[in-house]
Amino acid sequence: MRVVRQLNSEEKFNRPILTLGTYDGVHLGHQEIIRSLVEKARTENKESVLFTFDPHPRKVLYPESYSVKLIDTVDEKLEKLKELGLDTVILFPFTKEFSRLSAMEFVRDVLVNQIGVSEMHIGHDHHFGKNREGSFQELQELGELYDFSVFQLPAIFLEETAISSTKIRNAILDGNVEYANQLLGSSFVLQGKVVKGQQIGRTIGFPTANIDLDNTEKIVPKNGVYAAQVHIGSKSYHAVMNIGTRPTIANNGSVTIEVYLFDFNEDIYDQFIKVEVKQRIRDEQRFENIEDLKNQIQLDEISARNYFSSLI
Ligand SMILES: Cc1cc2nc3c(=O)[nH]c(=O)nc-3n(C[C@H](O)[C@H](O)[C@H](O)COP(=O)(O)O)c2cc1C
Ligand SMILES: Nc1ncnc2c1ncn2[C@@H]1O[C@H](COP(=O)(O)OP(=O)(O)O)[C@@H](O)[C@H]1O
Repeated sequence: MRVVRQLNSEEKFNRPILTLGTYDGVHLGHQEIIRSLVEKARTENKESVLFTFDPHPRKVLYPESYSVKLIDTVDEKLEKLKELGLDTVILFPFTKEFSRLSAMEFVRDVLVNQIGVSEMHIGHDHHFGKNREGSFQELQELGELYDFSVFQLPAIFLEETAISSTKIRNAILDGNVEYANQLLGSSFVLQGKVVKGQQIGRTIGFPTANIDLDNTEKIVPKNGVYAAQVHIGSKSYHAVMNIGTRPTIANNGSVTIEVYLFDFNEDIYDQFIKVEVKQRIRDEQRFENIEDLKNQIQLDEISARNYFSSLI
């Protein structure tokens, strides 16, 4: 898969069939749209292209008031898109200046003149260009003018629910990761480097790998305890994760993300780990003493082990 970060005369496109959007999470609905686009492009010997922005438009337009929290980092998104067989992803550098282009100017200057779009597939509720003024009708008129066709795609449902990135983000913030994972069609992931904590974990029999998220835009599930699957290099472990302020032992209010891996005893400081968040177990609590905390973590381990054995 080709990743284009800057459009210039070196980057050539073969009659691209293009879709446009943030595609946060690359959920089941997104996957269906992309699969059909890829298939059509293959049949017609054209190039399948996904056009997205980096950084996220809201981050550029409202840097103070809006902290964008997304399901996937750009790298995570690219990995999922590659799996779906897209030929090309354009990560267009979004700027304030760019945001002032009208829908018409964007289509003409970028999609037609720089990319040579032959067909566009857009979501049922997609709007684009300055103030999100560009509608499907306008795009169709521009298509007639500049000779490309436009298809609007219906919303995709799982049971009764129209799948959307917003719904998934809300489920994650509510701790409902099982539902989020169902709509995503894969597990929500947190990844980063293992950093040193206060070194208390090992003294209570539960050493925990504290993760430093490498990305501040990543959405973090609601504080609490979760069953998790941890990947370190090519190895994978069942684990239990705590997200929160650790009120029993700390009072600085900062949130940590830490995992206790089952049947594991290695030094993994500075290693990069990937955590698939599977199921919420309970809220984080303040215990009277470390002994009570320890007893509860033992129960959490049992809950997480039960979750994993129920999958077999
Ligand atoms: C499964 C699990 C559940 C936890 N639950 C709580 C909790 O409910 N309340 C709390 O204050 N800390 C909780 N913790 C955090 C512990 O306080 C923390 O792991 C321990 O103090 C070690 O800290 P350290 O990594 O800085 O050494 C939990 C940790 C794990 C692994
Ligand atoms: N089963 C395990 N799960 C997580 N980390 C482990 C495990 N066994 C050993 N470790 C190592 O121990 C470290 C955590 O020990 P801990 O006393 O909790 O210190 P810290 O406060 O620095 O996290 C981890 O970062 C890792 O290198």
